[in-house]
Amino acid sequence: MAVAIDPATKVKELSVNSQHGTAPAEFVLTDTSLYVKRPKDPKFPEILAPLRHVLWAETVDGTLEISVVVKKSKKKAALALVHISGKVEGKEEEAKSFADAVLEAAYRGVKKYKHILVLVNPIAGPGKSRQHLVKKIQPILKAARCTHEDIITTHYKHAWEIARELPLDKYDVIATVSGDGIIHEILNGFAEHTQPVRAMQTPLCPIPGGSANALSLNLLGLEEGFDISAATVNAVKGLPMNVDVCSVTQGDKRFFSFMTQAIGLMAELDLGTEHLRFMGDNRFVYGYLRGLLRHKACPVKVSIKAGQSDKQQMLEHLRAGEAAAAQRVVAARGAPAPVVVGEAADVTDPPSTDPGLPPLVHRYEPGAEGWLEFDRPLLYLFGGKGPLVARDLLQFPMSLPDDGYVDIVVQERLTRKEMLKAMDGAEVGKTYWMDSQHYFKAVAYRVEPHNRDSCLSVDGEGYPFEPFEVEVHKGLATLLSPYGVYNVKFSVPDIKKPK
Ligand SMILES: Nc1ncnc2c1ncn2[C@@H]1O[C@H](COP(=O)(O)OP(=O)(O)OP(=O)(O)O)[C@@H](O)[C@H]1O
Repeated sequence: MAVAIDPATKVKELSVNSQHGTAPAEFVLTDTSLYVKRPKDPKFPEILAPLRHVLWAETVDGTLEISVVVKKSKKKAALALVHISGKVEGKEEEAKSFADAVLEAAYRGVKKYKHILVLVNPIAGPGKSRQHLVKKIQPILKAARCTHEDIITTHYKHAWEIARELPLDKYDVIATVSGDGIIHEILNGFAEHTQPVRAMQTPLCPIPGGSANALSLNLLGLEEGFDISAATVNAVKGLPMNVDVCSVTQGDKRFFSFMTQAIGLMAELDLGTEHLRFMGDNRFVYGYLRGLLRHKACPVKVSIKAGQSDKQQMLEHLRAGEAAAAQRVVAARGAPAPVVVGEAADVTDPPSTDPGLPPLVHRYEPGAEGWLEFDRPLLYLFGGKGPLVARDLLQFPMSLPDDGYVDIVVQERLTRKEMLKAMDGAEVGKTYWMDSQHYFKAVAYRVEPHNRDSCLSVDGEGYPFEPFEVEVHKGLATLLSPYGVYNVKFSVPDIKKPK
């Protein structure tokens, strides 16, 4: 069925005669998309791409050339890179003006000619990162006229070492072809940088080469979160989005967490299945079922400095945050493109002074006011930023990127039957409404295990199972996002609170 374009949205049109031999080709630029009709093209006779999927447009020697990523088919969500070219004899001026308009619209609010550092973890997830680099990532960066340096990580914490020494004005983006562990390493490397706050502002963009790829899922959504091409396009076209980062302290050691802190079942199902990386994210389902059989409790004392704990109120907070983010994106996309390194002579360096890492201001004191306490065996405790922790688990549906809160789930013990039931609808956040699941938005919390029989996972990496404290730092790091907010919808009407 032919795509219908609303005439009111048309910005510019072009029709040329000599594309694919003698067949005509039609191009329409609208407020939000690029439409291309090439009836003789065997694979993509008709394309309607949102402007964020348009990578380049120009005329060269009488040829109009457009690069765009397009959904491979109606059934498959994955994006494919498509180069469209057509001779524009007799219409050179018109075609140039059309290409200029497309390029301007496609990069509104976004820098062109980015210089990107690509860190590739060859052992992440199913081990295909190198192939992704060559087959999908490099062609998209080339099409978008980005330059890049690629580093294959050679050992554990290699990304940490790179981030610690990173020259801050050199790269526009660090893209990581790996899972969430590499982002954890980079942020902790930044924390050890001579200018840690400036380093943390370097935009990061995950490209999903790992197992869970939770950050990529949160940024791009369930449909595109595992799509290497969609994530690469985000590295090119995404808008900087501030995100909160948590300090995690154990004694006098301090490290940083951008995503999750887990103890009990949720830590064990992650750290206890690392040898099963080849299974991709199925290893987490296996880990959950194994935990169900073991049916272990995790006795801990939890102290929480909560900002919100009413589930309805948190939902309103979420909707207000989403609406504010949507407005910010409209404003950013409406702005002219920022000054570009490759295009402009006058690029001013940001100030070299750095305020240093934020101090810890919410340390726990026994008996201090404003802290809630739990002291009982739990199934798990999970703190985190970002709604999805895996494709099948929308654990923090109320999470907003920079609201200054870490979301905390304290899950009471469940029977095996209840544990099985909790799997149903977990991918859409149904567990949020369970009475046994306590949900908080907190500025800080502390966990004291009563035994050593579990593990602590921070952003999916193993840490000593000892008392730890977590404190949030608002908007400390920067990620790239097409939407300015997590692209995960918590659908309330479908998932009503059980009466
Ligand atoms: N060449 C290498 N050899 C061994 N380990 C490496 C190498 N490069 C990186 N690493 C380590 O690989 C670990 C796993 O990385 P990462 O978490 O990104 O992938 P994953 O665990 O497969 O995915 P996810 O976090 O999405 O589940 C990190 O701890 C990192 O330090």
